[in-house]
Amino acid sequence: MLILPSRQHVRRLITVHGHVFLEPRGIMLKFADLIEEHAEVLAVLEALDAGKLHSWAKMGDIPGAANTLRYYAGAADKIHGEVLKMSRALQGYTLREPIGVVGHIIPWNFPTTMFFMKVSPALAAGCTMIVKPAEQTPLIALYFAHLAKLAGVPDGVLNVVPGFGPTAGAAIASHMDIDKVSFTGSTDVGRQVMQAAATSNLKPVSLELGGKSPLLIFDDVDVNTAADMALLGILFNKGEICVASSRVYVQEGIYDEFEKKLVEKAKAWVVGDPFDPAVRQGPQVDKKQFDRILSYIEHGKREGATLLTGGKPIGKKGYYIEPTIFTNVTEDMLIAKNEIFGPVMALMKFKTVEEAIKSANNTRYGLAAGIMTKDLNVANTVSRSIRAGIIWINCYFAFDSDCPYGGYKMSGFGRDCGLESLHNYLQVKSVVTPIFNSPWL
Ligand SMILES: NC(=O)C1=CN([C@@H]2O[C@H](COP(=O)(O)OP(=O)(O)OC[C@H]3O[C@@H](n4cnc5c(N)ncnc54)[C@H](OP(=O)(O)O)[C@@H]3O)[C@@H](O)[C@H]2O)C=CC1
Ligand SMILES: CCCCCC/C=C/C(=O)O
Repeated sequence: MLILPSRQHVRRLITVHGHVFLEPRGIMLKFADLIEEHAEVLAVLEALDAGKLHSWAKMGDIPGAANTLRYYAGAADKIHGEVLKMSRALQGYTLREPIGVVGHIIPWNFPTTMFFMKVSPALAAGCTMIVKPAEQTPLIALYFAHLAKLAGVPDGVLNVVPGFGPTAGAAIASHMDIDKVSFTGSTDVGRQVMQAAATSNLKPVSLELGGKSPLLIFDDVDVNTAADMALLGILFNKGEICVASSRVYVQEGIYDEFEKKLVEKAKAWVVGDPFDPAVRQGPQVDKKQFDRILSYIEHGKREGATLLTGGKPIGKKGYYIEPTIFTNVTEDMLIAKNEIFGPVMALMKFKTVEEAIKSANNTRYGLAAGIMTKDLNVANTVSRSIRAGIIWINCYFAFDSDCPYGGYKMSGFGRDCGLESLHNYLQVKSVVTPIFNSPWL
């Protein structure tokens, strides 16, 4: 049985239990400082649990978590409603209240980043919460629970409940006393979470699901830079990232040169021990994911795509896979349609801007897209024509705490990051009173 935290909210808990009088802001800032103090052990846990690069965890994920907490700490004491211009003799205003008890169900690919993308705005909003980490990566979430306690987060406010998806995760989604679920993971499980929410207490859900994001490279760009960007877009975090640029479309004028450079660079990409600073790609998270990626590679070969490089596991121990690039891919092939979540790129060619837009949108997903061009008109037209939650122009993975991201179409709905994400954890109450003899109406 899932034991729920009290329904009281952070601010109230602090007052009720007579803890040191701090608003969430102060606690969150302290939490951020503690994360930085514990950066080394956290980076080690991230690498051990998820196979992520230790260097990147220490440089990216861990300081990023502290930044996210600080960003939302800054918002925590600025949440307010509006005074309404009522049309009759009524005084009206809105309150933005915490939504209540939140269930965060998070995946294994960004155990730290995802934890704080969800927990920070919910804390700022004044919610209590349960976090269910993925079974592959529970360690760091437990360590964060420990740091939360040291930071002064009152007992019952931030609860980490490791467990399997079909039991612990499903219990959160269907629980009658959980007021909201925020989920990141596969589209299939997202659908189950939404169904469970609908058939229990109709709790609102936000879903950040899969992707098959296109990167469109126009022929006015520097080919070397474009090849670097395309490779990073698919190989960062071993391709285990929802916004990976897994479909790369290159304009015909530079296609041949681009392909040559891309393959050279992919062959030089260093795969191996995530604790070795020279390594750029560690092992896939587990055997299930490793097998799944290899089976997509076999599919690609059977479907008739041309394997330019990679395609095999590396070594006999661990779940390492070569950076893999397919060309002569057609849009009906599974490797062009399905999220592989691994270091496997589908490389395709296009002629015109219109064709590029059509191909980019030819997917059931809509999480992210990249555009590389020097032409402002092309950048503007294409960015407005693609149905995706975030568009990166001449950059990729340009995440920021202030920049909302999330899905169109089957990539889900609701936004993580930015002030936008606070709306996931707040609800609006209108308060109306009659007014008499007011000179102002
Ligand atoms: N958008 C993204 O960032 C992610 C996308 N994916 C995609 O999903 C594929 C499969 O990965 P997988 O790990 O199976 O992803 P899942 O969607 O199964 O897992 C994500 C989270 O949901 C939990 N979960 C699983 N089943 C249920 C359920 N019935 N009710 C509630 N929660 C549940 C998981 O718990 P548990 O760990 O116990 O299974 C985990 O915490 C990947 O290859 C990738 O394509 C995966 C992860 C992240
Ligand atoms: C470089 C920052 C990484 C942000 C990770 C966001 C990942 C989302 C996902 O895979 O769901």
